Amino acid sequence: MHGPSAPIVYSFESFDTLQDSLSKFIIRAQRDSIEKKGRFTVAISGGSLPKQLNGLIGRAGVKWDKWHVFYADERVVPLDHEDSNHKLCLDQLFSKVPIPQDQIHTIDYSLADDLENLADDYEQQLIREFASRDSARFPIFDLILLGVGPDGHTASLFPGHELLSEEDRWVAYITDSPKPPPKRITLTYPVINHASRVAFVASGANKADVLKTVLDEPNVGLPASRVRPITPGQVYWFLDDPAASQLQYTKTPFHM
Ligand SMILES: O=C1O[C@H](COP(=O)(O)O)[C@@H](O)[C@H](O)[C@H]1O
Repeated sequence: MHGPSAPIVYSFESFDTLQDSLSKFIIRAQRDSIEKKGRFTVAISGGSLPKQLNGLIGRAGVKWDKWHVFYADERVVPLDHEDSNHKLCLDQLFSKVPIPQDQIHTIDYSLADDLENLADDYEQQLIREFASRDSARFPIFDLILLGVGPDGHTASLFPGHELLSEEDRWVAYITDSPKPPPKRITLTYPVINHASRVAFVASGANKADVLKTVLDEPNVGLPASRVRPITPGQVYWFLDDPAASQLQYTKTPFHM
């Protein structure tokens, strides 16, 4: 048995080159997945990430009708609320591309009074998508796109939180997020770490310090450092130069 592969880190000189390279990477992942399985399963984060994805709009080779989209985490607010990760993705991308609506999996906000039920419902949506196709204990996403907060959180997995040791559930909820809003659901580590590919995206000098800790000092154990997909899964980092400016970690030239 091999341990997880080391993260592959790319750094780009501008937002535009980062966005262009990320688009090529996603299209390659999509093509490979469709060739193998006829579909592309992807989990997307909120925050600054959706804006990076609008580089995909109008690109040749994107088969939007094959995309099956889940959220890596979601805030428990109405789907049209400014804090909703779904609304962010809808505004930045989904309202501009032809992904069939029933292939974009949102939380059922009508269950918001009972977060356990709401998280279960989201887990059931995943089970319907994956369980009959992959016999594995956990779903195998083709791609999970993550961000990282200044405290090292990723998805809604926050430093020191008990959810960091969740080993069973696919989707869990929290009511005490240190970053508002407090009520959220999130994919758990077992799901994230079973993905074929996980790509983090981070830009701007305000991410430089946390990236240094996450990548150069993984033993500190920040939530983003704990994303280490099991072989043959691989984790990639798409950074811009200001975000990567403090890193000792070896960067890999991007070719695609
Ligand atoms: O609260 C959240 O924050 C993280 C990081 O956001 P960013 O704006 O610093 O990129 C995000 O990935 C997550 O989806 C979101 O719910």
